[in-house]
Formats: sequence, C-alpha cells, structure tokens
Amino acid sequence: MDDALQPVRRIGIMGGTFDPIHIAHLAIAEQVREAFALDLVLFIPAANPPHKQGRKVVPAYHRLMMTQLAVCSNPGFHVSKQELERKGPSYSLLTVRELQERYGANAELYFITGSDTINELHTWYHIDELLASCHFVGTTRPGAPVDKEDLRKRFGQLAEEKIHFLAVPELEISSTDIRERVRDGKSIKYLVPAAVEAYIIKEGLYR
Ligand SMILES: Nc1ncnc2c1ncn2[C@@H]1O[C@H](COP(=O)(O)OP(=O)(O)OP(=O)(O)O)[C@@H](O)[C@H]1O
Ligand SMILES: O=C(O)c1ccc[n+]([C@@H]2O[C@H](COP(=O)([O-])O)[C@@H](O)[C@H]2O)c1
Repeated sequence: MDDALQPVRRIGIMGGTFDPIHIAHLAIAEQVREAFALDLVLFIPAANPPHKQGRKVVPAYHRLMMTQLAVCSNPGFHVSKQELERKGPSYSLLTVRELQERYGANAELYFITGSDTINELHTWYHIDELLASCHFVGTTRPGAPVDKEDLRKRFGQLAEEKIHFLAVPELEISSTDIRERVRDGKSIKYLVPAAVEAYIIKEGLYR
C-alpha cells in the first residue's frame, strides 16, 4: 500500500533488561499507552543491554518467558523478540529502524522509559538520529529528577519536539531490589505479577 494511504499507528516501545520484569514496568507502559493513545505497546527484552555490558543477567529465554507471562493479560501489550534475535549490543536505533520497516513510514514510535533513562540519553548510540526517528516518554521514577535545561542544551529543538514527560504514580521498585529480595529469601509478592513470581521460584532464579 502507498505510505500516504496507510493509517497512522502509534506504537509504544517498552525496552528493558527485564531481569526480572516488575509491576513498575507494566504500570508506566499502561500509563503511557493511555495518555499517548498508543495502538499497542511492544515489550522488547534486550539481548545484550548496551549500558549493562559486563553485568551478569539471567539467560535471555528466562527474561523472555517472564515478559510474556507478565504482559499476556493486557490486549494492548505484546512482546517482540527482535533484539533477542539480533547479534551485538541491543542498540535502540537498530530496533527502531526495524520497527519502521515493519510498520511503515507513517507509524509514530514512542520509546517508554523512566526518568533515570532520560538522564542518560546523551550516552546512547547515535542519539541524534534516534531522536529524529522516534519520540521518548520519560515517566517519573523516584530519585531521578530530570534536568530539562540540560536536555535543551544537549539536544536543542529535538528535546522540545521529541522528549515528552508523564507524571505517573511513582513506584520505588527496581529489578535490582527484587533480585536482592529473592537472594535474601524475602517476599516479592505484588512487586512482580503472580505468574512471574511463580516462574522465578520454579526455575530457581536469583538465589
Ligand atoms: N520503578 C520504576 N519507575 C519508572 N521507570 C522504571 C522503574 N523501573 C524501571 N523503569 C524503567 O524501565 C526501563 C527498563 O528498566 P530495567 O529493565 O533496566 O529495570 P530496572 O528496575 O531499572 O533494572 P535494574 O535494577 O536491574 O537496573 C528503563 O527505562 C527504566 O527507567
Ligand atoms: O541504544 C543505546 O545506546 C541504549 C543505551 C542504553 C539503554 N538502551 C535501551 O534502553 C532500554 C532500557 O535499558 P536498561 O539498561 O535500563 O534495561 C533497553 O531497551 C535498552 O536497550 C539503549
């Protein structure tokens, strides 16, 4: 079909290491889906997270399984294995290029993040090209205030046009904390979906 005739689709990208996926990931994705009228949100587990090189993460198939278990009850959420099927660091620019091919030139892409990630954007691979290709939505994360003036200095007009912010109910939850809780024999009930908790126990992850 001619690009001009294709309907505009608004697609959310929820990228993460998801080691493990937790309720804050799900909550920010749902808040952004609604606020930005997204047609769908793709949860994309990173095979090889660019900024976590050298850090041990559980094998990709476990992170994929937990992500699938976590999102399956939401019809607006889907899982994409594209980064798991690619070699090398999971650069978001390569992911966005693949999505542009898959969904066509009229698709509008919204990369969903916490505010800690927005503060790191200047360190990302070819960030200017990435900002030209997709939107970012920074959701509030406890302990990570965003310096908007710094973003304006670094990215100029692109910051105004492509980096958006959404205040969400803040959840002081991290995968690091969940891994530590499991290691210490503490409860993770209600911090991850019940099916993810059951999977972690069954597979003996993070002990
Ligand atoms: N509690 C939270 N509130 C808002 N955003 C979050 C929260 N936890 C994670 N995110 C965002 O979700 C995305 C993926 O995060 P990631 O999978 O690295 O989880 P994490 O909890 O930060 O992991 P870790 O503790 O292992 O570093 C990032 O953009 C991150 O900013
Ligand atoms: O492309 C990059 O340079 C880049 C650098 C850091 C993080 N990212 C992406 O940002 C998302 C969150 O990363 P992380 O490390 O917080 O799980 C995940 O999809 C990563 O692939 C991407």
